[in-house]
Amino acid sequence: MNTLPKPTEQARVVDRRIEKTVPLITPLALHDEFPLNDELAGRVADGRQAVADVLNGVDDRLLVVVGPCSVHDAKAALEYAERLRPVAERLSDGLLIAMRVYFEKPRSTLGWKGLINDPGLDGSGDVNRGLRIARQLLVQVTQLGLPAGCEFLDPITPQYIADTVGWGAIGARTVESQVHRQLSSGLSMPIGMKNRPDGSIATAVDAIKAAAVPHVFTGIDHDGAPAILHTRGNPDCHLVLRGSDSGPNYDAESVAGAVELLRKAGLPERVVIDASHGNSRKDHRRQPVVAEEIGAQVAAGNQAIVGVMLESFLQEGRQDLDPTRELTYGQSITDACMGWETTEQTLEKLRDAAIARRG
Ligand SMILES: O=C[C@H](O)[C@H](O)COP(=O)(O)O
Ligand SMILES: C=C(OP(=O)(O)O)C(=O)O
Repeated sequence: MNTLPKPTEQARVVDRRIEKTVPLITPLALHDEFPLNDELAGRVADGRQAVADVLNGVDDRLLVVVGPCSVHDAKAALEYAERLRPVAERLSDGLLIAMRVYFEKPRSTLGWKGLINDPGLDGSGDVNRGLRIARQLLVQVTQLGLPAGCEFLDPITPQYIADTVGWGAIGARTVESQVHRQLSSGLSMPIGMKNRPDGSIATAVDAIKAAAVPHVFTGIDHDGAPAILHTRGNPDCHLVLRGSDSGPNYDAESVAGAVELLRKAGLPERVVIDASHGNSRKDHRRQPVVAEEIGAQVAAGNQAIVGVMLESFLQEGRQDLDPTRELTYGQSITDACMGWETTEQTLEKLRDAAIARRG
């Protein structure tokens, strides 16, 4: 009796819900199109080391990861980077500023999933184009002299862009995922692990511990070939407090509680605080207030707070992605952001707080 399934039977079991498959460019091809030359690679490496020095307390400045919630228009993001660059230089005695250059958006349910996934903003999903735009922008941001900060969401895309990234994040929705913890263990830059949307900090602490050690997982190599990746473990993973669905966790008591969890886990007692998301209840007008309160803790001598995250763009607020009307230039299409002037004032206050702590 022939036990092999008949072709018609195979058609009933294989890729039943895949509409079509499209070839993906290889990481090497993309690197060749938008190369990171030796000088720029040196800048990325120096940026990562500078971030690690702040996280480890070797450098007493505050790390600030600031920029749009998501990049949907590379031109506006580059203009933002051009404005941020001189400010980063001016405030560099107190702040180490990296730019949020986020291309991947984890969604609570549904929504635009970021520029790599959908650069056309229309669901057409031209990932090859998305990767090209993302890498080109990351190289440009590096050329300007700013370390770039990205969230890593898709486990395949890091091979395309990670060499340009100075600081990475695993988001609140994926911090419990083994896939993301394994990925973090092999990433070359410091990785911030966010507390879960329901507020669980213990989950992020678990993620830091899990990513610190070697793992073996499947992925792709630089040629785009399937590969078994053996990682070394990432010693520079750290906690990011982002508040929760039920309220903020940037206040002194919450920070002390988080630091105690790190201490009990035998991890360095250092936290980055996200002034947006649950900490601002997604109200961009709350972000400067939150940042000021974080700054007050820093100025009062809190050594555990080593960084702050801000969502900021050229125009304040947010807009819906509406195909029937033109988008406002430089305004977020995901979470609401602080506008440029408020951002500059907020950065200045954070710088003063870092200097006060040093004094
Ligand atoms: O930072 C962006 C958003 O908070 C995140 O992607 C989740 O967004 P959503 O809850 O609107 O899906
Ligand atoms: C999605 C983000 O944050 P969180 O994971 O904290 O919701 C973000 O920073 O873009």
